[in-house]
Amino acid sequence: MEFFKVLSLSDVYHLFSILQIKRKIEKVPLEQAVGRVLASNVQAKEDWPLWPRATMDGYAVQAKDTFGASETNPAYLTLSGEIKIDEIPDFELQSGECVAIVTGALLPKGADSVLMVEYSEQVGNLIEVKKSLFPQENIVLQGEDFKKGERVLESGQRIGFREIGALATLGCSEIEVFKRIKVGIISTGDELVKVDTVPQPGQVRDVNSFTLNALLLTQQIQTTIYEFVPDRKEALKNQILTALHKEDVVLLSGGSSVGTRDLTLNVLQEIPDSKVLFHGLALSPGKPTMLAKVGEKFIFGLPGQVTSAQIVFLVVVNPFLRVLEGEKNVFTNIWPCKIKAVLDRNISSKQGRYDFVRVRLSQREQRVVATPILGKSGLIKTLFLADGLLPIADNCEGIVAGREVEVWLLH
Ligand SMILES: Nc1nc2c(c(=O)[nH]1)N[C@H]1C(S)=C(S)[C@@H](COP(=O)(O)OP(=O)(O)OC[C@H]3O[C@@H](n4cnc5c(N)ncnc54)[C@H](O)[C@@H]3O)O[C@H]1N2
Ligand code: MOO
Repeated sequence: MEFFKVLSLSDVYHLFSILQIKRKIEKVPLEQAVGRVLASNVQAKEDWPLWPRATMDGYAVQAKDTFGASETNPAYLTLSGEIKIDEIPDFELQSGECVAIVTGALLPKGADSVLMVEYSEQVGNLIEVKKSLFPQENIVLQGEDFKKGERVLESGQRIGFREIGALATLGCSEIEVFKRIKVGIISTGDELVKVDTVPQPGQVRDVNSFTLNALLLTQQIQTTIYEFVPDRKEALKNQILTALHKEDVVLLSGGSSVGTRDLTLNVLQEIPDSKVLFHGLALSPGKPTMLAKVGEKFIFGLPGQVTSAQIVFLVVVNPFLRVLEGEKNVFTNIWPCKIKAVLDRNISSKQGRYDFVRVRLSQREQRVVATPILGKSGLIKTLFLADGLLPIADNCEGIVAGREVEVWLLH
């Protein structure tokens, strides 16, 4: 069998970004919208705030009446009233006057700033002003958060706690989001045994079902772990068909390379209506990775090696799932948390493939230092002991000790 015609990581990201995907939309209550992807733009139906508001307790004033005022040279204003938090002021403040106001209360017409109570003294019905204010000091303006008609959030944005705050401010109690996807996990291999089994020589506990499930659950994706299957074509095909029935995406692991018992490619090609989109990536670890489309559903074949399967999930499957869920700009923000560090030993890398080196981070004097954890992709500990991934681009032959690098944080 001929080995894969490998795709580069940038080719695969491009492929993901041009896939035609039919997505379903649903409405969810605001409190359940976190983590979801917006399916429509959100516009402000009104200015927010609706009216200028005080941001400090004190006195609403005209700033020009306070110009030049100080502790030693105070200005004096006549106290002409009080505005409560839920009151609409129905008067206009005149020059030489002030009114008592609380944080959040509406500013009367004529006032343009708020003197903090700490810089004042009440003397009869006069207020001694001990500070010069500038216009708009200690107030928020009408529409300072959002202007009526402004597009505040865009379809394709992932909703986090900050977006929830904006949606609540805008009065959106029901949010249009893309439907979440469902992902099934199938491990393959004659050598696999259940986690609670004592393996005999030649056997290994099924680890990938659990790491992939954990990775998906951290993204709040609904998962099903299917029973692992032996290296038999019919068994694998049946399990895939069962999973495809229910899931949007199926993650297979093992059997994706080119050995005699590596059946995944063959089985995927035999599934009715399936189209293999790629087989093989210029990626290490993770070269024997493949993707097939069956109607509107997708099947990933991931390498069996425990570390490879997790890294392929992080750098390939997860960006794909984000695209599938309708998220925009995935490829300009593949990894949210990065840190600069200094590499403490040389690392070589093969030109023409992307390497993801596992690194440990430590603090030495004022610098963060990245130490590569070398080891094979079949060992769980290279990832387990790592604090981050150091990507080495496919046009690079390695990095010398002492260079500053960017590490993708794993926690
Ligand atoms: N002639 C070549 N052979 C291999 C190449 C190559 O380029 N040419 N690539 C190697 C690379 S890189 C990887 S990665 C592996 C991946 O192979 P498969 O996806 O076919 O995986 P398996 O052979 O089924 O398993 C590999 C290894 O991982 C263990 N494994 C599998 N599934 C699980 C699981 N669910 N939990 C724990 N461990 C699992 C399995 O026992 C094997 O030890 O191919 C190389 N070969
Ligand atoms: O994909 Mo393999 O993962 O390089 O060991």
